[in-house]
Amino acid sequence: MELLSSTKSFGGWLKRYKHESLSVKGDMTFAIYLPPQAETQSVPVLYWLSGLTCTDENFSQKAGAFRKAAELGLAIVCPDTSPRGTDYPNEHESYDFGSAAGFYVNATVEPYSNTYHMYDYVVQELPHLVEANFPVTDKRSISGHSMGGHGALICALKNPGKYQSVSAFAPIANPTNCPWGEKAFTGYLGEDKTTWNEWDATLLIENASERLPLFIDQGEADNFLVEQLKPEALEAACEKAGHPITLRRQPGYDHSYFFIASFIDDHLEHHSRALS
Ligand SMILES: N[C@@H](CCC(=O)N[C@@H](CS)C(=O)NCC(=O)O)C(=O)O
Repeated sequence: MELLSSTKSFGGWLKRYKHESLSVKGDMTFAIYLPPQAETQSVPVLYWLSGLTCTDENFSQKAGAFRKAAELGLAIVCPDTSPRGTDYPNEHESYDFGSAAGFYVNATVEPYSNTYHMYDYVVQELPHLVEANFPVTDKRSISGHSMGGHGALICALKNPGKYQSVSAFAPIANPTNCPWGEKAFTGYLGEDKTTWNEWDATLLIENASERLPLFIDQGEADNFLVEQLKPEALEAACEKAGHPITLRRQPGYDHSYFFIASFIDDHLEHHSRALS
């Protein structure tokens, strides 16, 4: 691992690293915030998955999370949102596919299937790396925004026991049924829509073997709410299956990091309770 930067914040340290990833067969960058408590003890970890157009840096710079993380003794790990360094057809042409839009799946369509394995990276490789190299416990939680909210939900639903808690801001809750998800899943997973189902939180709910409560904030003034995000589909699936969900509809809030910053403390407290 190569240390890219180290910045003190609220008594802890925000560190950015580059490392060679086996899952995506190339260099990846991630950030880790280590709270002050990590100087003397191992701390639990919250994984944060960002949305379309983001890198590992958006959350660190805009969410305003580190004051509360320092208070709670919570490490936060922020991966990048896609593999980098390749030049596949259509990879860099649009904001919602290819680079910065990995959708946290394992691609099966060439050439993306060679490297776009963000699911394996986030669920397996990154926790392994983090737990081997930093003063952290093996207690993990996961959260994210938009594409990353979708990512957090599917990672938790597909891996019972791996995460102590899960939350999301404005997640793409039913990606098999919205333009962002249809475009990404066609490109990464192919035309056979039956292969998409295992990557859709709403469709995973019915057969989830662990009823880990979902905690979700959604801005009511979010421009993407009706066409892309569809939290009502996830809510209906949860009601049908008896899966616990808290879906808070926040009047006036949009899709931006101003919305995330307004409610991030509630999410950190939610995770800290589950992790302690
Ligand atoms: N058209 C917008 C859509 C992308 C968007 O809203 N991205 C969200 C996540 S889905 C985001 O976090 N953008 C980066 C930021 O606000 O820092 C853009 O190109 O920025």
